[in-house]
This record gives sequence, C-alpha cells and structure tokens, in this order.
Amino acid sequence: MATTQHTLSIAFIGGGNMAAALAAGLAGRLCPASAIHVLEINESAHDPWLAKGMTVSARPDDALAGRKVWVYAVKPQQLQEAVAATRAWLDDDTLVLSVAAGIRSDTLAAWLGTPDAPWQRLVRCMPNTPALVGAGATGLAALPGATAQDRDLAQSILGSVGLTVWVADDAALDAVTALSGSGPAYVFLFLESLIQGAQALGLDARQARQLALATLDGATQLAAESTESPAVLRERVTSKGGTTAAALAVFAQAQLPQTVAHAMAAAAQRGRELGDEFGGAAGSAAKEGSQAGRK
Ligand SMILES: NC(=O)C1=CN([C@@H]2O[C@H](COP(=O)(O)OP(=O)(O)OC[C@H]3O[C@@H](n4cnc5c(N)ncnc54)[C@H](O)[C@@H]3O)[C@@H](O)[C@H]2O)C=CC1
Ligand SMILES: O=C(O)[C@@H]1CCC=N1
Repeated sequence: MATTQHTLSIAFIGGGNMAAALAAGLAGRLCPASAIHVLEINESAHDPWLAKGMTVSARPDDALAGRKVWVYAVKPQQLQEAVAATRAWLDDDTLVLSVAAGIRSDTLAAWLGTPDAPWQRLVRCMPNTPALVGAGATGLAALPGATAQDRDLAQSILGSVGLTVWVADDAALDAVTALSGSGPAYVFLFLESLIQGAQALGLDARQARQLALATLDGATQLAAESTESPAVLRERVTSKGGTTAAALAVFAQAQLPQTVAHAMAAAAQRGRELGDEFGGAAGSAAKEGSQAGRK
C-alpha cells in the first residue's frame, strides 16, 4: 500500500478541534508533520499548526493541489461553503474524507462533483477526539464508487489513530455519531460528576481526579479483557446490602440506562436533522456550482 511516510500528503480543510486531534495523532505515525497542510480561515489559530511543523493557509491555494487525501473538518453548517471554495483544487486522484456530523455522503458528493457526475472517491468518517492520543474510535462508510485502494487508504489514516469500524451507510454513521463520536463528552461528564461527588465527600481535587481516572480506566480495561458481560462484571462489584447496591439503587431510580438511551437517540436524531437540512439542497447547490468551480 502506498501509505508510507514519504508518499502520503494530507490537507485538512478546517483546523479546529477534530482536525487537531487527527493531525496530531497522524503526524509521526503515518506521515511526517511536514506532509500535513491545513486550510484554516481563522489566522489567529495558525500558530499551533506552524509550531507542530505543519503548513497552513488562510485561503485555498496551490498548497491543496496534488495532495493524496483531503479531510473536510469544518462544522456541518460550514461544509458547503468550504467545498465551494476549495473544489477547484481537487483532482481526480484525490481521496476526500469528511468528518462532518450528519452531512450525507450523497449530499457531499453532489457538492464536490457536478450534477451529472457526483464525486465518487469519498469516505465519510466519524472519528472522536481521543484520536489525539492514538486512542480514537472511528466509524467509516464509503460511497460505492470509492475504490478498494481508497478504502485501504482511509483505513490506514483513521486506523493510525485508533480503532476503525466500517458500517453500511449514513444511517449507521448517525448511530456511530451518537455512540463514539459524541461519546467522549458523555464520559467526560461522568468523570466530572465522579470528581465533584468525591470532593463533596471530602477528598481533595487531586485525589478525586486520580482515583476517578484510574477507576474509569481500570473498569474499561477489565471489560475489554474479560470474556464476561458488563452486567456480570457489575454484579461482581455489588454485594448484597452493600455500598454499591445503595449507589446503584439511586441510578436506577434516576433511570440512568433509559436516560443514556434517550440522550443517544437525541444525538442520532440531530444527525438526521442536519442531513435533512442540507440534503435537500444538494442537487440545486451542485447545479449552481456546475463545472465552473473545477479547474
Ligand atoms: N469535535 C469532535 O469531537 C468531533 C467533531 N466532528 C466533526 O468535525 C467537524 C469539525 O468539528 P470541530 O473540529 O469540533 O469544530 P471547530 O469549530 O473546532 O473547527 C472547525 C474549523 O473550521 C474553520 N473553518 C470554517 N470554515 C472554513 C473554511 N471555509 N475553510 C477553512 N476553515 C474553515 C473554523 O475557523 C474552525 O477553526 C464537524 O463537522 C464535526 O461534526 C466529528 C467527530 C467528533
Ligand atoms: O457535537 C457534534 O456535533 C460533533 C459530532 C460528534 C462530536 N462532536
């Protein structure tokens, strides 16, 4: 596979939180930092990229040309404009990845291509911010026109920053978004709650943070390495009439499992809404752009 440190060059369009997590995870793993170019319209955000040895522009320019992979990492609401501004630099060999929540592959393909020939070499990805430390989890779905090599390349890029799972379609990616895309925020909220709870019980902030982090880490490691279900592992902690039972009774009363399911359904629904909001405009936007934007 042609994904060596020497041949792979990547452009990020949008240099915010997710691009920073992916680029930091990729640099030195799959390509040198100098092979990563970032197009970020906010110039005040350029210094951290330059400090990492990556190149950066505030406007689309020839630094985009000839890059093997482009990763669109702007907000869903910014994606159509970002595509319109950059597509002139696309060439037929470019593999396009999008990490934008909700925006469907067909919609983006129409924005990138023409009404008669939507872009084919497209893999939609839903990564998460633990990619920053090489512990990401990404769902991927390719358009049927993406080649086996495109899929391999997307796999190597996202695989270099953590776990990858291929899913069938956009609907499944909305589910991935609700689980692993947004999931780190759920875990951080639980972590914050554990730390606050421990401090309310008299531990100092440092003790609370250390013990809370080690507990989450230890429990997830145990669950990953065990052949037993999380439910069985939970029962092992829970002595009849003991402390854990007292705590779990409070969680049950607050309907924690139902609340988590409800929250995830809201995230998936938001993904579908974003898809609907922008999907309807795909054809007309592509028609307006037609070939004019392409070199
Ligand atoms: N933050 C997260 O945990 C995750 C985010 N995502 C997706 O990643 C995408 C980016 O999210 P974040 O990084 O959190 O947002 P962000 O707001 O931190 O980053 C977006 C960046 O794009 C820049 N930008 C906007 N329009 C531009 C244009 N036309 N050309 C170049 N740069 C432009 C903005 O100045 C900003 O720095 C979103 O679509 C989101 O759905 C996906 C998975 C996880
Ligand atoms: O909150 C969001 O919309 C993005 C997508 C998944 C995580 N962050």
